[in-house]
Amino acid sequence: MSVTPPFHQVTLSAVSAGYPGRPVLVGLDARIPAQLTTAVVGPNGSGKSTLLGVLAGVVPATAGTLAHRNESRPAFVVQRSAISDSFPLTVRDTVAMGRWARRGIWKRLTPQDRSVVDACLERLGIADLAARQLGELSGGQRQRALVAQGLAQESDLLLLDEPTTGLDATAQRAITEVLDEVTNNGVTVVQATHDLAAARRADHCLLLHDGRIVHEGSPDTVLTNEALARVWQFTDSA
Ligand SMILES: Nc1ncnc2c1ncn2[C@@H]1O[C@H](COP(=O)(O)OP(=O)(O)OP(=O)(O)O)[C@@H](O)[C@H]1O
Repeated sequence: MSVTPPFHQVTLSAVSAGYPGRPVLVGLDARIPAQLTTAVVGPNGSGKSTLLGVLAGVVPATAGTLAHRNESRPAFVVQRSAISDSFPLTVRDTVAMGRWARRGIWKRLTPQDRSVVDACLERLGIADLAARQLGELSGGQRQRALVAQGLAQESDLLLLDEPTTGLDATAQRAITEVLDEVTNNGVTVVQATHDLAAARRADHCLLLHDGRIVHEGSPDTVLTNEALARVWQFTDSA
């Protein structure tokens, strides 16, 4: 039986985090509603990627607590610019890496793993690119491969760092449709984005400024002209 939202996939209480010698997030209180889409919005350097890293467990919190709804490992789709062109990986290898967390790097993939990989390639419309090197793909094709890798993890928490930034309308629509579909299937989606149209389509929104959450709630209440002007103006004058 499904539980009626809102219930929370992750609750952050007074969370601080950053990098050696560089504190970024300061005393964050936030709730990520389960089985819905959350957009994380804010200017360059406001801490969006760091927050995703904290939710993914790859950036440790230096203070405060994170309560996850369950023990399952989040799937984290990093910015495609974070992937080196010289990585000698095919598209299929890239997506198959999404199964490693379950199998371990040294174990052979099972037929079930291979069928999940095939299904994810199909779902992102890149089955015909499976044998191509990741480094020789266009930005949009590469982004689809990374999203397919995230889906292949079959996690109930999918974190994506700017999944549609810089893509053409067709690629943006393809990724948006897949994200809508996974949310409808009960997955919690959190995406950092500079795309205000994408943020306005989300169910929930966090507006970050200088490592702090300045507004949290529905996109209508968070992404007001006044709040956006205030946050971006502060940045320009910083
Ligand atoms: N690996 C790192 N080591 C040290 N500092 C880092 C590291 N990654 C990010 N930072 C710093 O942390 C701050 C927040 O960066 P973060 O990438 O979280 O912001 P962002 O909101 O995602 O920015 P953008 O919109 O440009 O992607 C910045 O000052 C950045 O320089």
